[in-house]
Amino acid sequence: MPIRYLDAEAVRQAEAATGDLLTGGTLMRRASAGVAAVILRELRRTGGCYGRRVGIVVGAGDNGGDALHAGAVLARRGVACTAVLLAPEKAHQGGLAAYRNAGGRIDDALPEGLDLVIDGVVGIGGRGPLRQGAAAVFARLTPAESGGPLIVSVDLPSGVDADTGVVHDPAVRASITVTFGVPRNAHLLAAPACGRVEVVDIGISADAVTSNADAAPRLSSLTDAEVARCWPVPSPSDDKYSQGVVGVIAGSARYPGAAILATGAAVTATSGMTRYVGTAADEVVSHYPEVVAARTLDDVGRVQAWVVGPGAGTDDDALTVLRALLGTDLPVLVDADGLTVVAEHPELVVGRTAPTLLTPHAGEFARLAGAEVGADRLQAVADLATRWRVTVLLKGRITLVADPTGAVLGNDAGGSWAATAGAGDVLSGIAGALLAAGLPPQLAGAAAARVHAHAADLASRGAPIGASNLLGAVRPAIRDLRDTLSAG
Ligand SMILES: NC(=O)C1=CN([C@@H]2O[C@H](COP(=O)(O)OP(=O)(O)OC[C@H]3O[C@@H](n4cnc5c(N)ncnc54)[C@H](O)[C@@H]3O)[C@@H](O)[C@H]2O)[C@@H](O)CC1
Ligand SMILES: [K+]
Repeated sequence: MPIRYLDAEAVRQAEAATGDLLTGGTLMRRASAGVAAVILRELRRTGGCYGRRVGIVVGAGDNGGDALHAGAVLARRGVACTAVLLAPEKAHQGGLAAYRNAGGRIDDALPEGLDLVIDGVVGIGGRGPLRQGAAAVFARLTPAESGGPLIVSVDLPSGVDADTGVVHDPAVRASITVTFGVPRNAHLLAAPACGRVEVVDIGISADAVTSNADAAPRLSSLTDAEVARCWPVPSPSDDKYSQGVVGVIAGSARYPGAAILATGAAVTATSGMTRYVGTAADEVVSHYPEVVAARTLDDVGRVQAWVVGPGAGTDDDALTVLRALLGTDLPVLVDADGLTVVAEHPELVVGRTAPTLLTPHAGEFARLAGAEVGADRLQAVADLATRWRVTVLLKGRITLVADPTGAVLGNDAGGSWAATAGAGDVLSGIAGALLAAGLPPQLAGAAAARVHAHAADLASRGAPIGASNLLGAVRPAIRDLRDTLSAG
């Protein structure tokens, strides 16, 4: 099953479905015990618990209650805890009593020399940026990467919106985020602000959330094993045609780069056959002799899916080609220049019944949608996909792939080395090869994004890369993912 993420409203539904567990305080006890367990493990890993120094920043709601209860557990284990209450009169009463009983200190400011700070300012009830008091406390801390305390956020880094993942300014930047039962949208959408996310089981389930067709977009992500399992593997009876032939229309004699990268990626991603159509045919074949190339659509053999657009121009000829391809009932991936043409002629794709995958970056998305992506990327991509009834892959550090029902698969690249010229052409080639192999467009896009991100990571290892390096690492990336199946 893909990993499901919930918005704040859905989290509250899932909590409410536990009845007595919520009202009797059991959920909070479990949640705070989970926070304490993660922190104790971290302290033990870095030298032990006794005498270690932990600060706790406590807001006005239950998030602060979690932090105080966790502080009580830590204090009993000999950890020297100091809490700052941002709104003393509203601090969670039960949590405060437990914390005081365990010997926890309360002060107006955090002391120097802390090992770790618990961010219990706000969780799913938070709105907007950190308010002044909390902002001042966190501003005084030395960042963890410069030797300052580790920051552990309870549920969410405060100042990060649970539903949209918008990282307000200021917001907490966590080393670790401990959440409860089911991850929230922000744990994927704002992954860089969350650090490592630990999901503690408190006995709630996403299954308890009532689905509502008009509700907010549903966000999930694939596990590595799911990506590996969907990757096409030739069976004993397969031949070069039966695994899916992908046709690539990209680049030109003058600008062959996009043609080479997109076609090379298609060659590398699956063992099906790759055709190329365009004026860069000679350059493509000189790089990849296995590609069957033609100069025009009239000369090309059959394919099971098309990739069209990268570096393919935006003139009348490009429009004619797009009209021809999108008029078939084959799966088509449209990228780059192709998207510029589609933005002018949405009728080419809107409501198309054959699988259609559009792969814009933010600028191309704005041209397609007629408005900037804005802060709420999840809603924006789901809106365009449902409005046009196509699958839309919005590129970025967090890639979002929305299907025509508004369900979204997200992928955190885990780094941004893939933000380099030509990397998008590689993504198109990978996703197009998966379409040709018969994967539905959302799965093709999300699986391609995962392999692309892993390839960037493998190629980079902390140093800048070009798209050719990324392409060269696609095969090891697929191998790594497939290895997770035998490892599991
Ligand atoms: N309901 C439950 O049984 C459970 C709740 N849990 C915790 O409870 C949290 C939700 O608690 P609440 O609904 O009380 O909400 P929060 O504690 O997330 O925040 C609400 C409070 O913060 C204030 N606030 C909002 N935005 C702010 C900002 N930008 N700066 C400063 N203050 C701000 C609000 O005025 C309100 O007083 C979860 O995130 C989780 O940590 C967990 O203990 C699991 C069980
Ligand atoms: K928090």
